[in-house]
Amino acid sequence: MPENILMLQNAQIFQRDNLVLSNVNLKIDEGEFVYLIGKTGSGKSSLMKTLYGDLPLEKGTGSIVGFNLNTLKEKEIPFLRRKLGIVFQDFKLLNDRSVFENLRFVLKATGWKDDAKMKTKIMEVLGKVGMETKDFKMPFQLSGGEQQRIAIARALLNDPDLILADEPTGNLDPATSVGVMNVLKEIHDSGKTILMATHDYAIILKFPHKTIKCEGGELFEVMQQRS
Ligand SMILES: Nc1ncnc2c1ncn2[C@@H]1O[C@H](COP(=O)(O)OP(=O)(O)OP(=O)(O)O)[C@@H](O)[C@H]1O
Repeated sequence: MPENILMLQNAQIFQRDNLVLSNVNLKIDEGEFVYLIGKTGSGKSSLMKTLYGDLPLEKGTGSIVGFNLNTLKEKEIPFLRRKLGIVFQDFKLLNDRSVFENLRFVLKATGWKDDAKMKTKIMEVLGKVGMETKDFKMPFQLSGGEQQRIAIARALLNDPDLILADEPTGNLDPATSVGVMNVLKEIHDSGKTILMATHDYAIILKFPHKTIKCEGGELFEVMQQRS
């Protein structure tokens, strides 16, 4: 029986005092891959931010990877984020250190201490995204697609229960986007649950999954296809 990873019921998503989405009902089970689509400004990022604790859930009920979004305290947010792998459009790598050091930085910040174990974990996640030979490179020595693979590797470091990807192909050309999607496909095939915001319809056609649309301040499921 798949476990419920994410649940929002009658939720309202706000940016300060502005109501961005209302009547949000969304359930994601373990192992699903779900797209969140919608025009610019329709609320995709605001919904994602609510899910990773960057915006409070003020109306409705919500839970994610075992955390109650209604009662989430500031000090719990780092623990929530350890169970989430978050990938952004603009990669957000630290440009002053190598790929290896970018990943080690996250492990150390999340409590890892043993150097040998950190090295093994870093090489394992780099292997998952096909970047095991790039560990010594600086981010600016990598292409956009390579940087996004590193960002995906970083998201995998703490074995997350759910990956939230906000426009992960938004800065990439079509061929590079397909390469990054193949990486996400492999990660999904290995059992991970993924929620990905995108407005790249070519990608959705090539990699079909359940798709939820933000439109007119509400969410709708637009198609249900087997992946
Ligand atoms: N920091 C903020 N403060 C106030 N309003 C905001 C803020 N960020 C976004 N908004 C507003 O919230 C609404 C939803 O924006 P959001 O960024 O969630 O949309 P989006 O669907 O992710 O768009 P895009 O595809 O361009 O990223 C928009 O009307 C936007 O102007």
